[in-house]
Amino acid sequence: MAQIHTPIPNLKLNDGNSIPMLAYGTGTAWYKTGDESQIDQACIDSTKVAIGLEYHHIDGAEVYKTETELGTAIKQSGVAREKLFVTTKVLPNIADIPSALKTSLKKLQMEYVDLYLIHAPFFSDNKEEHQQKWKQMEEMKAQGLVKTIGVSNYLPEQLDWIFETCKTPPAINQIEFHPYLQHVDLLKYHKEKGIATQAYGPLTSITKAANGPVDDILQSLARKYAVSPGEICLRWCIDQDVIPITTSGKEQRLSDYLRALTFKLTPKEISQINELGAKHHYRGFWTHKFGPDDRQ
Ligand SMILES: NC(=O)C1=CN([C@@H]2O[C@H](COP(=O)(O)OP(=O)(O)OC[C@H]3O[C@@H](n4cnc5c(N)ncnc54)[C@H](O)[C@@H]3O)[C@@H](O)[C@H]2O)C=CC1
Ligand SMILES: O=CCc1c[nH]c2ccccc12
Repeated sequence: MAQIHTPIPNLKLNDGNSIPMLAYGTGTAWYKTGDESQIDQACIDSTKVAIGLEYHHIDGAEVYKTETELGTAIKQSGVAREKLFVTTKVLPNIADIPSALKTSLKKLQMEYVDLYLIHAPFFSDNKEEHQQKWKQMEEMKAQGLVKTIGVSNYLPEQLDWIFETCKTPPAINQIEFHPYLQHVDLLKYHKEKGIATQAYGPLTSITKAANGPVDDILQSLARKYAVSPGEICLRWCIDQDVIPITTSGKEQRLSDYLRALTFKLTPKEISQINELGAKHHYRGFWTHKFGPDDRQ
């Protein structure tokens, strides 16, 4: 499918690798609650559509049970492996990271992933255990099975534990991020430590948390830039060097999201969204795991 649009820019990571600044996710909208071996053709088809639109950065996880679909879509897309940036994450099988990764790579039908993340810190409250798991992540990188290693849903306390003993620092922390969950302190920490931020749930303020304080400014900026409020949300991430991960089963939406690459918000517009967003708090994921003092 030939498309004429602005290419997705890259961000340089602290390990020298580069990551595309917009991703397609195979979690929400696609994860399976039942039998993983029941192949979801709609997920394969949508992922192929996304790749055809040049979403070359694709986010997966063992817990989504869609790694087979992701690998199949890539094979069928005909796009060369080295042109793609593929992420998967470990959590249910974190007890044995080498074995979990081997299983993921088999399902993905690939020799390596570009990014391997510990999906969440909730597997342990123990500092030494976190440090030991990170050592195993480093070994996966040293073996060439993953190009970049990182974490997801970590807070500074758990990142500090890793920094105490790591040889390779985490390159990325993938977090829920939108105007109603701005993580000001965490983002400051990321900047100081050279960690890149990926945003999941970037459209939350126009979907699950719609009808809140940023509605009007998003509408007004959407009119100014001739895009939709969703694309303002994606651009709001990109203009803060945060990599949004979005998804949809609709080709039109995936195509529209790419308009986020065609304009830039001014620093004043970003501040206006931030100020209005700070008037409301909303967390859509892992609500049972984060405490009220993790609101940032
Ligand atoms: N590391 C983690 O713990 C998590 C990672 N993720 C990753 O991030 C990806 C994206 O997460 P999402 O929360 O789905 O991202 P998102 O906030 O971009 O939402 C995408 C959803 O919004 C819907 N949507 C888009 N425009 C809309 C509109 N105008 N009106 C109504 N609905 C609209 C889409 O159909 C899609 O279902 C996941 O697929 C997964 O790969 C997601 C959650 C947690
Ligand atoms: O990654 C997103 C949130 C999440 C955590 N566990 C599951 C299981 C299945 C789908 C999504 C998720």
